Amino acid sequence: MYLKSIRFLFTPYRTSPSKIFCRCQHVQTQDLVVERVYRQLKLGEYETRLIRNFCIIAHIDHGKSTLADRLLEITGTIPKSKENRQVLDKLEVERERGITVKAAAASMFYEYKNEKYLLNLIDTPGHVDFSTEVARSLSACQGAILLVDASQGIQAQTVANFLLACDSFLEVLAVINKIDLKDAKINKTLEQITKEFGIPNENILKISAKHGTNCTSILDQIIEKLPPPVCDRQQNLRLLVFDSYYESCPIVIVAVMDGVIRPGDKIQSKLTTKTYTVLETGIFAPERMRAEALYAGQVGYVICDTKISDTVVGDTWHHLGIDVKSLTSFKIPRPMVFAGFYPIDESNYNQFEQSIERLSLNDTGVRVQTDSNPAFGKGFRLGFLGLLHMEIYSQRLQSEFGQQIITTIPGVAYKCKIIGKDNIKQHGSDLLLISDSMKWPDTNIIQQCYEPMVLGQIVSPTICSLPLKILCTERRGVLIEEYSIDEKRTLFKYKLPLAEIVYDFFDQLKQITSGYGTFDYEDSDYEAANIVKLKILINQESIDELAVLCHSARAKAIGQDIVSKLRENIDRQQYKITIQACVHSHVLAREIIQPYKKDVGAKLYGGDKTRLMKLLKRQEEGKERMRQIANIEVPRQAIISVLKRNKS
Ligand SMILES: Nc1nc2c(ncn2[C@@H]2O[C@H](COP(=O)(O)OP(=O)(O)OP(=O)(O)O)[C@@H](O)[C@H]2O)c(=O)[nH]1
Repeated sequence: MYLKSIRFLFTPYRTSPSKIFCRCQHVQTQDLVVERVYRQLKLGEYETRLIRNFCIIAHIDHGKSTLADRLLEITGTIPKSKENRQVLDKLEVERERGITVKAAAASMFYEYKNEKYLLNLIDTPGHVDFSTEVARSLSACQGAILLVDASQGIQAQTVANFLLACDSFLEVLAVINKIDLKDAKINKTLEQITKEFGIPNENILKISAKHGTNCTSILDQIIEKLPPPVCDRQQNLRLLVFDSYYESCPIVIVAVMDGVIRPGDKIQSKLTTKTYTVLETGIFAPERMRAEALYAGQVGYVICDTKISDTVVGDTWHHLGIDVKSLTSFKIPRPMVFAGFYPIDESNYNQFEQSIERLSLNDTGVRVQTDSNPAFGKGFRLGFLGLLHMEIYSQRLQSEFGQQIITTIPGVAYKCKIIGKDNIKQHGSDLLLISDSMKWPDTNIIQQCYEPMVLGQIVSPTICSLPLKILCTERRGVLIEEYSIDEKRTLFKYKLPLAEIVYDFFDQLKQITSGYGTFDYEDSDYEAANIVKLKILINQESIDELAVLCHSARAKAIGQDIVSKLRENIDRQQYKITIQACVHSHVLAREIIQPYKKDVGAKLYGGDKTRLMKLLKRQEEGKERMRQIANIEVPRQAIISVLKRNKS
């Protein structure tokens, strides 16, 4: 045996070795034949009564990932070490920013009252922009641990996540975390949880995830208080596809609702009717670990001969030829914020497209549509759940896929009711959903426009109420409700136009409340609004890609911002340049660049012809990067300066 070349594919399994059998396989790797040892689990002996599927939910930074570390350590899934810091936050962007953006599953084995349990934990993100991750995770669980930071008490996302868990009929275990902090207000937090969620005091655990205090009792409570999955292994196979990612092939994360799935099985998608062969099944512990099968009630992964585009999150998979009823899927929220994404180097489009496809497999909250733009060429118009979501997506595209990208100003999708039989026929409907200004119809056929609204919930120190109300009024918000949570904090409910919060609303809120304010919002349908198309003209010719859709009240300020940016970025040329921002025929902002003829040969003496030719050639090359608008050369950089995300 080639002992030196044995490679362990997975992290060693730290519970009973009796559950492991090893299988050897020869694999050709470049010129080397190495022996791979697969550790393969047998999960069949974990009857459904011995399984608990639960997630940890909380407001941002209340300690979900830290608690997950402790639970993984106590169960021996990972070795105990001071180095264990949010081990389930595996993405580079999560490590860099210290926030969870992807739900991550991990299976643990835990002995309680002489029986071995299989606990499947899903760590979820806290930020509202990743609520799809939470909603999806809940669909695979029967219980949830609701974590509340003892120094901060209940926050906006605590309430939102509690309601989500209740809507999914999950049993909720309330836990107060960070009791070690000097400013921990344990009794007050207990009171809040009881008052807000109706959970009795004696049922609320008090822990320090950082130091491990009382964390073992959480595991006992999970077994005692959370229900096992209700499913049937004798029934026909039904799998809920609840996540996927790409790692040299698509890895599909599933919850087995009924039956058993094994490598070699032929399965079919209920949604696409496509069929596949199962190549591998397994669990995350927390790395991928093969299992000889996955049984009803268990959460794990499946590798099939699928293509990336085949996996639809929310789909039901079943054995080929054995039809079953679709599982109730979870609701994927509609995107709120849209932006154009283009490769900096247009010749890199194919690779860019592949990266978008792979990343979107792992981010079901994003909506993808191909797009093209006169300045940037081919690209995509992407829909996100919020600004942080968009920021994280573009960072992942750059760090995980090495893509150099240009993103445009984020905007929202407006609805537009149009008139005229022919127009309706041409557009295919009388109510258009438009996020791209280039697709905005002619004003004379628009009957009414509508803008997306949100119901915002702000928890703020009471002392900051006045500036907060001024901010919301400036953003066209309408106060719905206001009440004090305790003597120091007030909760405000505002109806706000989504377009008014996509730029910097949250930053302003943080500034006003010195970081103590929290904001959470939910979609609140559309309302009639005076939406206009703000056109940008250079010497009377419109630059289509710079047109902006906005509320008429904001058009002037946005117009002024854009024309002054263009003014800064366009050099003087042979002709006078007039830059205008207009709505219909009304000019709202104007800048003028006076003419100047650049003579590249001016500094040359005598007959240095070669040098002159070189300079002319360089100037010619420069022109290739220009965009010709009304005989004026507009550098690509000028257009990028406007299109790049900037506060207006
Ligand atoms: N003092 C103290 N700090 C804690 C405790 N639990 C977590 N923390 C700290 O709180 C911060 C946030 O912890 P995380 O585990 O990343 O919080 P999270 O809820 O997973 O964060 P998101 O997933 O981004 O919402 C980290 O700096 C932790 O070290 C605790 O019990 N005591």
